[in-house]
Amino acid sequence: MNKLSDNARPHRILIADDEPLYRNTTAELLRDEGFDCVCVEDASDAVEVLRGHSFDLILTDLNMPGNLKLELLKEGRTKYSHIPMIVVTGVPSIPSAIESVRLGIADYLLKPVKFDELLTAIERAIERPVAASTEATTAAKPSQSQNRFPEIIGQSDPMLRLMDIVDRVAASNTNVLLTGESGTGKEVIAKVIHDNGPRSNNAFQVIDCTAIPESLFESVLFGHVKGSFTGAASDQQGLLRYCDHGTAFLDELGELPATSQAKLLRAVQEQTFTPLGDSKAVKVDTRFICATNRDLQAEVDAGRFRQDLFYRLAVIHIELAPLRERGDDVLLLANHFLQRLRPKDSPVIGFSEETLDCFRRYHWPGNIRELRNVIERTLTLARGAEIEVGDLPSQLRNYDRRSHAELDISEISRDEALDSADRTYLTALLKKHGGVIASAARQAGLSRQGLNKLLKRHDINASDFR
Ligand SMILES: Nc1ncnc2c1ncn2[C@@H]1O[C@H](COP(=O)(O)OP(=O)(O)OP(=O)(O)O)[C@@H](O)[C@H]1O
Repeated sequence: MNKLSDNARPHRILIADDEPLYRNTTAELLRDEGFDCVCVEDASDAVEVLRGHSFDLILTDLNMPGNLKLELLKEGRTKYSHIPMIVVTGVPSIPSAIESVRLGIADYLLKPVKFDELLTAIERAIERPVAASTEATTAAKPSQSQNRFPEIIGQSDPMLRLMDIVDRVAASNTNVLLTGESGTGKEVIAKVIHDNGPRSNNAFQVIDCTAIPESLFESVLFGHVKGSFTGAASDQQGLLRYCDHGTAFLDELGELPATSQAKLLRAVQEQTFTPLGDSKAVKVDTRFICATNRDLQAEVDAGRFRQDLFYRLAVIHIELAPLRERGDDVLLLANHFLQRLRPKDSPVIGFSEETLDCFRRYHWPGNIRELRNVIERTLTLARGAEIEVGDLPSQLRNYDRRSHAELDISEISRDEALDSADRTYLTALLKKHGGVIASAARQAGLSRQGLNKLLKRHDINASDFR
């Protein structure tokens, strides 16, 4: 794992938990992994510490003393929206799970959490870029005059075709399935469809299927009535109620376990659901837009995804092209991110021709998210007015198209051939595991440290695949 934050200090984690044993053990284990940890025992201390220090992640229980409970979550999300937050709780409470998902927490884990799983969640949350809240707007934006949707940067053929479809689909109420590699903009497109349709005045609710534990899926989505199970102290509305007359965006749909797929089917098919413990069904009017980077048809063929649910959700199926197939859009996007992310006092105003060529040639396995990361990182290092090839991360500098196409093995040394094979393998591995080191290392039969070392040697960034 890359344990260094952007300004080259160890990633700092705030652990807020009232159980001393859990708090201290977790901190100790995370310190062994190279993290810097600060521990507090209640929510008010957490809020206090947050005011005075910068953190890369908040790891919190929600059942702590201090009467704040969800306040930490709320204040954390509003004032410190750039810090990802993971909720780890020993008492799975449906209201807090619902509120957590609504407020966009990175993960919701139930104690006891296996340390490996916790590390995976931390890795995913820390490395996933959070939208910068204060973005420089000094320089002019690229021209988007022909663009009907200013949020979507792109003028390549695939993007013009996509905008045509979005235009038509937005006006309808049809369910939509968005597929495409990670980082191709599925969430961006889902939001544009919602914002440009008849439901735009109502909620667009992101529901990350990987953030809801399987055992809580029904309660989180459909709600429950008082007394329906131990701990259900009052009636609680589920997430689907929040998107009545609006849009439910089910992200990472391909990860939904079979039991949850069955429960979702009725809600999608009949637009009704029954809260846990209730006898009356609730009628809703919800549009479903779903996204996955899996090949969902292949998942159906393999019996891992329900065919009936697939047909209900994929009424319109939109496949997003990877960035490498969008021609010069990569240059428009690079310029867009440069303008948005450059600090006011940065000397950088553009890119050299060689850099633009390099952007055109590179295969961008992490797509637009990777491009954004590259620009963000490069901006902090570049010293001249133009970003030069030498300022770029080495995976771009050294990228050779041939190594991904028709590499002529006989022309290179054995070491170079092995190196190239290693790089191809690591890229494919990270792509498959969405950049999560722990699971990638498991598949490769390597320790996390071993995999990290290899990635470092090849200058490959796991975060570009998340
Ligand atoms: N066409 C676009 N124009 C401008 N920015 C874009 C575009 N597409 C994507 N982005 C930006 O790229 C990043 C990744 O986009 P997004 O999260 O929508 O991808 P995704 O396909 O949903 O990824 P994942 O599958 O990993 O969830 C975001 O910062 C988003 O704002």
